[in-house]
Amino acid sequence: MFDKTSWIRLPHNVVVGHGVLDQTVAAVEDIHLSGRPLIVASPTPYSVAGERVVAQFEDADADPAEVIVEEASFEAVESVIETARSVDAGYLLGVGGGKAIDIAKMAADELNLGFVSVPTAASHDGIVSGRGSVPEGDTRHSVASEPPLAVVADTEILAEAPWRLTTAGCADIISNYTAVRDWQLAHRLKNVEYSEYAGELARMTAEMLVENAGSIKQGLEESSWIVVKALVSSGVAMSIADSSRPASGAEHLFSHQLDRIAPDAALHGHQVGVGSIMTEYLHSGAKGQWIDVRDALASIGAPTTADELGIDDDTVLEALTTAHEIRDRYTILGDGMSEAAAREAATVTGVI
Ligand SMILES: NC(=O)C1=CN([C@@H]2O[C@H](COP(=O)(O)OP(=O)(O)OC[C@H]3O[C@@H](n4cnc5c(N)ncnc54)[C@H](O)[C@@H]3O)[C@@H](O)[C@H]2O)C=CC1
Ligand SMILES: O=C(CO)COP(=O)(O)O
Ligand SMILES: [Zn+2]
Repeated sequence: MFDKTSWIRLPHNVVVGHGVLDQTVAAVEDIHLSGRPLIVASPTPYSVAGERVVAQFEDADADPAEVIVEEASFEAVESVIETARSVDAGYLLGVGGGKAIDIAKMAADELNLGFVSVPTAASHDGIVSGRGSVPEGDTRHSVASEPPLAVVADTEILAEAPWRLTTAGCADIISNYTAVRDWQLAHRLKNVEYSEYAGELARMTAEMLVENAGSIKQGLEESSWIVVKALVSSGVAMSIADSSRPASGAEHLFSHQLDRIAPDAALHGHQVGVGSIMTEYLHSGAKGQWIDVRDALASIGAPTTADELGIDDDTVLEALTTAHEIRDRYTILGDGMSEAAAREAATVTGVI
């Protein structure tokens, strides 16, 4: 008997373009969100966009409340939940990079309230996804969360953000190549459920970004447009899969482990990009496509070496050899790499 079921939860409104921040209230009214909005932002994004969002809701007599968050942690999610309860929030808006958006998303899920995503950087593909990702102790939790009901991505703001944030977003997309390979491997070896649609969408998104790499240039607002569209597409792939599998494989395990060993050394996207070079080597060998991954990253100006990430060789080796421990997700790392094999992979690919 056929007994499969699936829920694909996607945003109603994805508003992207020049100056669309000023349409935040309209995007919210269009989907009939009601009650008091709570704006959740980290400090810089608050001054870059949050203040304007608050002013817009004030002009609309919506009585907005606000809370500033610093780090992606369960404590931060808890404090947003408390604030939301104390101000009797009707829905939450996450304004910022991946961390502020994840915190607001997870708090909204816990509160059973609507969530709106207002990215100020094209730095990660959690903008649209129904996943929240925060570290806890020695592990990383990627939890099913309330996906955004609306997304407001103003390319003027994204283009004015530091360029490295945009190259990090590109690298997070390029890492889909290895993430999908890991997912397929887990399907073949461990019978993990695989979605052709989600896998193909994630892979095709990476391919289109690489094909457009020549148009992704600092100072061009069109670059932010290209990158944010790819980030949306990758987030949709995660929603279709109801898992971060289409966009997160061993390269993400490596990055999550770096976050523990060398906190704040580099951006998420940059770490997964370098991880991808090495895990592609593990998938396809010395003459394999790791060279294409490295060249794609280099062409948009994303880091390709440990030096460029600002970490030392031993940190790379420690992260590679322990990455498999961070969560129960089967990848090309299997049950762990030996130090000699990790050194070989990192050296052949020029990462160390
Ligand atoms: N939930 C999901 O599906 C996904 C979650 N993530 C998570 O997202 C996080 C990474 O996101 P990032 O954005 O790289 O880190 P982040 O949120 O820490 O932002 C990086 C820095 O950029 C600053 N920033 C943001 N917009 C700015 C602007 N317009 N001008 C100046 N500075 C600005 C922030 O204040 C912060 O200091 C990680 O925790 C990662 O696990 C990443 C991908 C997918
Ligand atoms: O970063 C992500 C996808 O790009 C989310 O994946 P995780 O589930 O590994 O946090
Ligand atoms: Zn990522």
